[in-house]
Amino acid sequence: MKEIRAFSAPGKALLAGGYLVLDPKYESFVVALSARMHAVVSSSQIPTNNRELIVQVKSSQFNNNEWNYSVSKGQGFIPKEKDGKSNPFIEYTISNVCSYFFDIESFDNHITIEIYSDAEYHSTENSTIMSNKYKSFHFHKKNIQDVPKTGLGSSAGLVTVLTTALSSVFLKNLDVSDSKYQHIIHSLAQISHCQAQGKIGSGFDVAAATYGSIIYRRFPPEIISQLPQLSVDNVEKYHVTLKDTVDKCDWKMTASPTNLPKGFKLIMGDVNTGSETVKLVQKVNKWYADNEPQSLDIFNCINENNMKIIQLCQKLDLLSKADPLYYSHLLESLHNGSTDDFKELKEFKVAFSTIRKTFRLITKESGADIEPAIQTQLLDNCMQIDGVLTGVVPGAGGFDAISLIAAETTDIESATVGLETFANVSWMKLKQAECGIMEENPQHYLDLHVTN
Ligand SMILES: Nc1ncnc2c1ncn2[C@@H]1O[C@H](COP(=O)(O)OP(=O)(O)OP(=O)(O)O)[C@@H](O)[C@H]1O
Ligand SMILES: C[C@@](O)(CCOP(=O)(O)O)CC(=O)O
Repeated sequence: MKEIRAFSAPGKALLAGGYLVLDPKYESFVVALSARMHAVVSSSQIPTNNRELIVQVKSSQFNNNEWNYSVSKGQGFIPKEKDGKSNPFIEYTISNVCSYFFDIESFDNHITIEIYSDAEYHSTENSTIMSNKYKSFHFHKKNIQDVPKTGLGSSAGLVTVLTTALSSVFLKNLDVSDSKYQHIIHSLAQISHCQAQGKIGSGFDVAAATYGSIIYRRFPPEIISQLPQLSVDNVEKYHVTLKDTVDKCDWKMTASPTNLPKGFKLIMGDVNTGSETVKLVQKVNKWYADNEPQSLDIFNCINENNMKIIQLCQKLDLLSKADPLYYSHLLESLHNGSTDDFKELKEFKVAFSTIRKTFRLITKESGADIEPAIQTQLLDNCMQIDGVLTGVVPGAGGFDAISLIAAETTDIESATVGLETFANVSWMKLKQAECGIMEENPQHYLDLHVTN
């Protein structure tokens, strides 16, 4: 009998903690976003002579892209694509999930996974909308690698949701709301994502895809770098080390659930030019090494303000419950220009403006365009908009995007329509996600039809 299940995982914005999050000594503030990556998985058992798996991954939104893999222990769990096509994010995910679960006695060996990604992950130019009563997706004429990204972490979402979908074939009772399974999904997804990227980043994107909005402290990179290379000759060794890494190892990380305070929302503006994170990180690392110990003082100053933001979010949320009247005045102040009358809001703004000032200093000294002049101007203009409290360049910064924190009642579209100053920004239809990885109803992906 054919089993069908569906899952989805959110995108991310790193609001506080860019660069510092690469070091396990600092914590960061990651907001999970309502743009989600989805996987619908169906599986069945077909008769074979060996324990070979057939895994078909379809991403029909992108020029009907699909990858058809055969995977077996004999091939070292290295997937072989029928036509030699490659997608490292899919391949490393298949390898790790299969290697982790391969001692399970019986499992479905014919697996089909359909991937869907919400509109905000990619430029929607020249796309066709296909929808049903429940979902709506953009379909492109180009292959996945040729459609411009917006930087919401499509590969992290893909790897996390694919890890979950594949794991559900081996673990029929997989429950994504259970922390035991979340840990397995998170660990396998972090490992696969790092291997596919060819580097060990901080992993905040995979953590948000799994756990939702979080205060995040990264795992030590050695947890992943100590894994042997997966090859035909060391299948057993890889399996044992992988099992130990996922099941026994202390990842020494933090992913505590958090939220923007009640009555506030995150606004994301896509600036449509793009930056290269790897180059920015290299420049910042060089600047840091060349300027010690002052660079440490600068990072510590950013960190103090990051922590302040995390604490203020918690404080404001408590205040909304403890003193609703004061809190409603505080929210109103965002619309009547009196935010400085509320010390929590004043401190919030000061923390962000100090971080921005410090990022501008690093920009000047390192040559890494974290907050380039054009973004400074844009953010300063945004802060004049009715309802907007503050703003920042998220993640690595650069020319990609801006994030604003504003009253829930802010109508950014109307406030900026037709204004030359905001001509280069497209406001993304996004809000904070309600949760990390979640189970979806597979019926909700059926009968998608053209609607534009
Ligand atoms: N819907 C999808 N279907 C298949 N593969 C996908 C899909 N979305 C992303 N990918 C894979 O992820 C790759 C993009 O990953 P990359 O890490 O470069 O971008 P990103 O995660 O969106 O960016 P950022 O980390 O800056 O937010 C694509 O080239 C493709 O291999
Ligand atoms: C610079 C860095 O700290 C953040 C990159 O964030 P983003 O990809 O720009 O959202 C790198 C990382 O954390 O892996």
